[in-house]
Amino acid sequence: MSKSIKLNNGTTIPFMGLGTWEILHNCPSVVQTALDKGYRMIDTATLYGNERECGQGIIQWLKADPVKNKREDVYYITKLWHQEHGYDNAKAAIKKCLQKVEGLGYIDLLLIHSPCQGKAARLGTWKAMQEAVDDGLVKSIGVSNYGKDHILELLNWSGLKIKPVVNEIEVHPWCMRQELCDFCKSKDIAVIAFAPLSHAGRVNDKSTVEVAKRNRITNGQALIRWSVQKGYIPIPKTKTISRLSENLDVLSFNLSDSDVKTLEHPNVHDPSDWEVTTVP
Ligand SMILES: NC(=O)C1=CN([C@@H]2O[C@H](COP(=O)(O)OP(=O)(O)OC[C@H]3O[C@@H](n4cnc5c(N)ncnc54)[C@H](OP(=O)(O)O)[C@@H]3O)[C@@H](O)[C@H]2O)C=CC1
Ligand SMILES: O=C1Nc2ccccc2C1=O
Repeated sequence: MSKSIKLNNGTTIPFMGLGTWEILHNCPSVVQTALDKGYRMIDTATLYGNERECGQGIIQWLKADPVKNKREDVYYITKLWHQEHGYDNAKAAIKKCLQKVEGLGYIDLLLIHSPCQGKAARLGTWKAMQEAVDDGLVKSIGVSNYGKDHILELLNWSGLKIKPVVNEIEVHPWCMRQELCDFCKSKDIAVIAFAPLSHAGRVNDKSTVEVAKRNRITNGQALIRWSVQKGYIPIPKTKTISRLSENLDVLSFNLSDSDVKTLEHPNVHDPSDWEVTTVP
């Protein structure tokens, strides 16, 4: 299994990353420790109120060993929240995003956080995001919480110059979104799977415990490995230092087809978070 995945613009993205929602007081040290332990991608958003702290953690890691730790080895994701949607708002917000993590020099991947603000705002935001790529502020751009119709709207838009490289959506065995994931794949859009641990709500489910025991792995590893084997890019969050290595160590074993089937609940649709993939 490769440690990175090639995106439709030729860049690569690490096979998994660290989610940072609700990581607040110890954010720089969690991020720095995660990078020390081998994480190479950090997912934040203006909504989370911790972009600056994520940046601090990355910069502390870079400074700790400037020979070994290189900027190009870290993948920094942030997202524009609702009040930052629309062309003018997005232009200003992108500059602020970069100012908050000035030492990083650029944002690896910028996402529109959701489709919720309507068509004009979605396309205006995308125009500003495309310009941010042209201006060298951002390497890649993508969408989050987009359903099939939102993706088609963007792909069919006359102003489209840069296709989204990813769609970041909630995906785990109780929220599989198989049709949407297959559609993304058909358009060469990678799926970043948020809440891969179901926001912890189902981590001790009977089916997970069974697969974990059979493979002598933890419940968390079973769910994260499921995501990786499905071809997704999971971003499990933990603020618990002792869980960082556990969640990252998912390349040293393989789930059988029958384990994968045991984990899956294709007839359940239970997002742990919000569900906005069908908003107008
Ligand atoms: N684009 C979007 O709209 C959204 C994006 N996201 C992104 O996805 C990330 C992940 O999603 P999130 O909602 O945080 O949920 P996750 O599925 O990652 O679950 C996080 C929860 O699981 C716990 N946990 C972590 N590791 C383990 C483990 N090995 N065993 C048991 N429990 C564990 C954490 O506890 P603790 O921290 O205490 O260790 C926390 O309570 C977010 O942090 C964010 O970056 C999330 C939601 C929406
Ligand atoms: O991580 C997140 N948690 C959320 C909860 C509600 C809306 C968006 C988000 C996130 O992006």
